[in-house]
Amino acid sequence: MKLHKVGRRYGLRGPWVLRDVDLEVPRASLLRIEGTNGSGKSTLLRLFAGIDAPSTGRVTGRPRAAYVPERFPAALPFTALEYLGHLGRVHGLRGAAPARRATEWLERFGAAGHARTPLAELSKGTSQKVAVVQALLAEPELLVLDEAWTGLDGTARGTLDRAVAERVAAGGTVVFVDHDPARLAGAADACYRVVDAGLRPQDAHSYAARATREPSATSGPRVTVVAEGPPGAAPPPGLPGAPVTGPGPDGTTRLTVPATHSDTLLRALLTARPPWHIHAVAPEGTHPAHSGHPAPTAQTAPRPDTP
Ligand SMILES: Nc1ncnc2c1ncn2[C@@H]1O[C@H](COP(=O)(O)OP(=O)(O)OP(=O)(O)O)[C@@H](O)[C@H]1O
Repeated sequence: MKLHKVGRRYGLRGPWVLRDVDLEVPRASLLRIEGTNGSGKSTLLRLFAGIDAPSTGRVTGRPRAAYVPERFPAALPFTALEYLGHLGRVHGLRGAAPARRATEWLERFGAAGHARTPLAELSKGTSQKVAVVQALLAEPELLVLDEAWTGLDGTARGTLDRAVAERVAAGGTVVFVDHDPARLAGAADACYRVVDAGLRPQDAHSYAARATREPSATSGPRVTVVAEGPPGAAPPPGLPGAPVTGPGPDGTTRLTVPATHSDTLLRALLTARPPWHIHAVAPEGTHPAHSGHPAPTAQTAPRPDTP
């Protein structure tokens, strides 16, 4: 997808929120957008998602997109499952696939118990899970997330981190805004700041290094990932969280990082070329290979169906 001299303003004489924005959004990449309140991040994300049109310029090569808005319209007369089934069909899923995929994703987010709850009766956090699931269930080529982690509990935030990693590993593109600078730190391929109606590229790597130095990332719980790469291969260089590595069972490698970096480490391993296979993930010192914890590999996502 390419933005050519894209501008957006609200009203005929409103100030330009975005002006002359040129940007190429590559496939299989993770893009972070940042900026101060009111700078135009949500405006840009709506243009990416195709739910708003530029006032000037054009967007070409639009992929199949799904979008999690900053505010979810929860007051619709459907249960969660009815709503998701409907959205799944809008996204091109057919037959039993929309309901099955919706159920699988609700389970992954720990919200299966609310499948038959009317949207208007859902808690804020569960509504947000439904908002995220509607975007994930059709495996979009472009996933646009506007503060999608806000309101999710810690477990669901980790699930969304992994879903993002899986989307990129599967060749998709994910564009996100989040107020937490540590969100997916080290995983973004590019970072842009919206300043004065334009996009200013940020150094994604120095950004990652900054986030890694934050106290929350360098103290506290640590997680060990047991992973298997190609025979004899060392872990890819520059992995997020500066993992401490060592041999694991049966030719695997153990990589230990601050828990805040475990999801971005998983994403980096899953998207390495060739990809690493994840055997297990567990808190440091708990023998992860035998922990019984589900290993979040790319295969744990619902399998694609033919639309
Ligand atoms: N539908 C609209 N009609 C009129 N003005 C709008 C509309 N949407 C956004 N704006 C204005 O455009 C500017 C950019 O808003 P936008 O929501 O894109 O910023 P943002 O960076 O996402 O802000 P925040 O961090 O507070 O969510 C703001 O001045 C806002 O008031």
